[in-house]
Amino acid sequence: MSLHTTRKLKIHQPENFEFDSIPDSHSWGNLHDHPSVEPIGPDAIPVIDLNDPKLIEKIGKACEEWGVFIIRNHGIEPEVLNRLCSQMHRLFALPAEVKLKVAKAEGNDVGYGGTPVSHFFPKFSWFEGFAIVGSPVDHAQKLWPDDYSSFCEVIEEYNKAINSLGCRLIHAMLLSLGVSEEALHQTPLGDSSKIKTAMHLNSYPACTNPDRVLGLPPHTDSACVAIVYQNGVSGLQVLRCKDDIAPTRWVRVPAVPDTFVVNIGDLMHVLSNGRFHNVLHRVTISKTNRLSSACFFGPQADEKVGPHSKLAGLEESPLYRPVTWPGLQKIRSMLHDKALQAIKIDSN
Ligand SMILES: C=C1C[C@]23C[C@H]1CC[C@H]2[C@@]12CCC[C@@](C)(C(=O)O1)[C@H]2[C@@H]3C(=O)O
Ligand SMILES: O=C(O)CCC(=O)C(=O)O
Ligand SMILES: [Fe+2]
Repeated sequence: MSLHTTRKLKIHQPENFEFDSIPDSHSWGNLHDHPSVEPIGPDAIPVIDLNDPKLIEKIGKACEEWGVFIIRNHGIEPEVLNRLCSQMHRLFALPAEVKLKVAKAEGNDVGYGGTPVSHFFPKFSWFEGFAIVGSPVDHAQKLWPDDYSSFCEVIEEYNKAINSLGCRLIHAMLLSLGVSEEALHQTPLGDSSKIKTAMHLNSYPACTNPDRVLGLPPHTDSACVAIVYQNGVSGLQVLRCKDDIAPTRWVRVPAVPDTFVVNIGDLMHVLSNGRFHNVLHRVTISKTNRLSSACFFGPQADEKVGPHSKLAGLEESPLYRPVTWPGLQKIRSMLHDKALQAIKIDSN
């Protein structure tokens, strides 16, 4: 594979260099801008049991104070996740030239490659990804001409399960904001058929010198909500801003068996009129290979999301102008982390 291709995709390709030596292109100099801390004491990331009688209240608090939380008792069978993991292994173990048959085309978000956010950073990510929206059948046929159906079946099974979980979480968040059950069904996120899902399968190869490389650079997700499954190996860190307890720090998100991590994205911050925290996060690398999946949930492409009228009414004025999900992604592709400022009402 040409270096040009990997450079364009901005992904890690181990066969391009010796595993032990980190090329300058992948060596980050500023990874310790803030200290990395363990999730203990006041930095313990909230863990929420979805069967908790106080679920709505707890979710609202976690979204406001953290923008990230861990969920247990989510109802997705471990076998579904095991099947997903074996297909992820199978996918990333393919030779680079096979994976490149389904490389993301310019301006297209599906297929194999890097992430849009990496283009704002001078260094490469220690990462390769595969993005799925809708059915992956066309890509799977190119990857495994003789046996593509098992991949598609597993993805479909996971998609169904994660979709209803995403829908449940979004509902709980809206209820916690004071939106009534009735009003909820009129929002662009009201039922699972209205919610759009994008699935990202991520692979972070092991590295003998993990302190100098980065899996994914710091970013917020543009979606309303992201549900991340980390397969037993941690790596995800969330930024906790300076408070009474400590200066700004990166808090490790533990990989607790049988749980998912839920992140609040930009659109939920907008919808909640700034109440919910769109958490900045990044992925670090370790000496162990790591696989994760991130599912992003948002409205259909033509639906605008603005501060909910329940929140931005007579007493509180709306902080943001409504945007569609693709509209926000476009602004982010130009303005990176200044995108929300650009749709802020008082700044214009
Ligand atoms: C549906 C999505 C969500 C995307 C864009 C598109 C496909 C790729 C997703 C991610 C995944 C990695 C972080 C992020 C910030 C990135 O660069 O690519 C995400 C981005 C977003 O949250 O906007
Ligand atoms: O791999 C992870 O834990 C998180 C991935 C992530 O943040 C993303 O795909 O947006
Ligand atoms: Fe993310």
